[in-house]
Formats: sequence, structure tokens, C-alpha cells
Amino acid sequence: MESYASSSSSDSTSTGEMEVDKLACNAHTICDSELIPLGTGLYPVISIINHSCYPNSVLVFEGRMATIRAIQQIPKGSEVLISYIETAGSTMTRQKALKEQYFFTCSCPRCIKLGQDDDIKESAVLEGYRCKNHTCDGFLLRDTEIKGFRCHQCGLVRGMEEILKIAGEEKDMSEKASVALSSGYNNEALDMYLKVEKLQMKLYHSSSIKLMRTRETLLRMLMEMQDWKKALTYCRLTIPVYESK
Ligand SMILES: C[S@@+](CC[C@H](N)C(=O)[O-])C[C@H]1O[C@@H](n2cnc3c(N)ncnc32)[C@H](O)[C@@H]1O
Repeated sequence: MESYASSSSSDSTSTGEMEVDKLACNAHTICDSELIPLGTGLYPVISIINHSCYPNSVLVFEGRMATIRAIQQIPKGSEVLISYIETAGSTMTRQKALKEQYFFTCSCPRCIKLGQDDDIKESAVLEGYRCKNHTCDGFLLRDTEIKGFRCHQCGLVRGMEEILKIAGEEKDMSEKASVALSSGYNNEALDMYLKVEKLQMKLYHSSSIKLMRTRETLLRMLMEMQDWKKALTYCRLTIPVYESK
């Protein structure tokens, strides 16, 4: 907590706000085995572990019991590091989340690549648009001269108007699907999420986070409906996105 106190306290911050902030930056989200958040917990031993966007360990929960598991060989004397946030995000998104909740600027090996070619590619794939040519796996980069986007791979231009039209349809359908799901209209929600997936496949790269989230929702719904065959298809579609991180 030393690091928190020196990096975020200011004269204008009230004691109450500081206590809430201290709690937020030392607390961890408790998730179930499907990574659904259940609540927030404060674990004094786990609170001493620092963050990296390239973690060598993960925090897992069995009920309320928190365990740290190594995900690679950790050489003797090396620091155990976990990720405080969702690692499937662009460097800008991760840094924003860390700044807002944990009050620091991450300088892990992944974050120091900000603005480099690899990082631009990763961000464009995770959060950007796909090439209009469906046989091309390229990602789009903003081209201010043409007021649109250009594929880094084949050079094909994709206009802003077309992107905004599909993005609007996708937003509307996502909202309706979410309402249907939370109201218990599971069959209607499934149809709507399948439409969301179709729109997202037109809009985003195959490894995009939004598409992956939709597929995770579809996977959960299909498992609940015990449609194991289709669930397996979605399982196979989401795993490669995690493997590429
Ligand atoms: C849960 S505490 C971790 C332990 C803390 N370093 C300590 O000494 O008590 C979270 C706080 O540690 C600091 N921290 C964690 N990981 C960091 C990192 N990679 N770079 C800079 N500060 C970090 C931040 O101030 C963050 O709010």
C-alpha cells in the first residue's frame, strides 16, 4: 500500500475517499469457475502481489478461497506477478483500467511496447475493424486522408459510413439481446446473440474481444440449454483468442 499512498494521495482527497480507494486497489474480484464475477474480496497475503500484463501466475478461486497458481516456470528469486485486469485488451485499454482502479502506470514488458508496430497490430486486432475482403485476415488502420480505414495487408479501403451503419445495428441488437437474456427469454436471446455474432463478424477481426465475448455468452447459453454439440463449436472458436495472447 506504500506505493498507492505515494502515487495517489492528494491534499484535496478526503479520508473517506482515500479509504475507499485503498480498498479498491487492494481488493480482488472473486469469480466462479466460469469467470463470472461474484463479488469483491480483500486477501491480505494476495494484496502484496504486484501486477503485470504478462503475468507468470493467476489468481483463482474455489468458492471464497483464493489460490495463486503459476502459469509458467518461475525462476528462483523472480517476482510472482498476476494480472489485476482482463489481459485481452489493447495497451491503452489496460493502462486506462489500471490507472482508474489501481492508480499506477504499468511498465511491464507488454506495456512498454505501446506505439510499436507489434502493439499497433495487437490493438487493431483486439479492438479494431476487419478487412472488407473476407478472404483477407488483415486489420484496418485509420486513414485520415480518405476519412475511413485501410487494410494494412491488402490496402482495401473501408468507408466510415458503412462501419457506422453496421456498428449501430450491432449496438441495438446487443442491447435487445442482453435485455432478453436477463428477462429469461432464453430462446429469443439466443437468436439475437446469433445475429449480434453475424454483425460482429462483418465488423471486427476474428480475434476481436467483442466477438469473443459474444461467443462466450453463446457458449454459456448453449451449455445451459445442454446443446453440447453447438457449445463445443463455440468452445473451439473462443480458445484460439486466448492462446494468441
Ligand atoms: C495490491 S497492491 C500490490 C502491493 C503493493 N505494491 C504494496 O507494496 O503494498 C496494488 C498497488 O501496488 C502498486 N503496483 C502493483 N503493481 C504495480 C506495477 N506493475 N507497477 C507499479 N505499481 C504497481 C500500485 O500502486 C497498486 O495500486
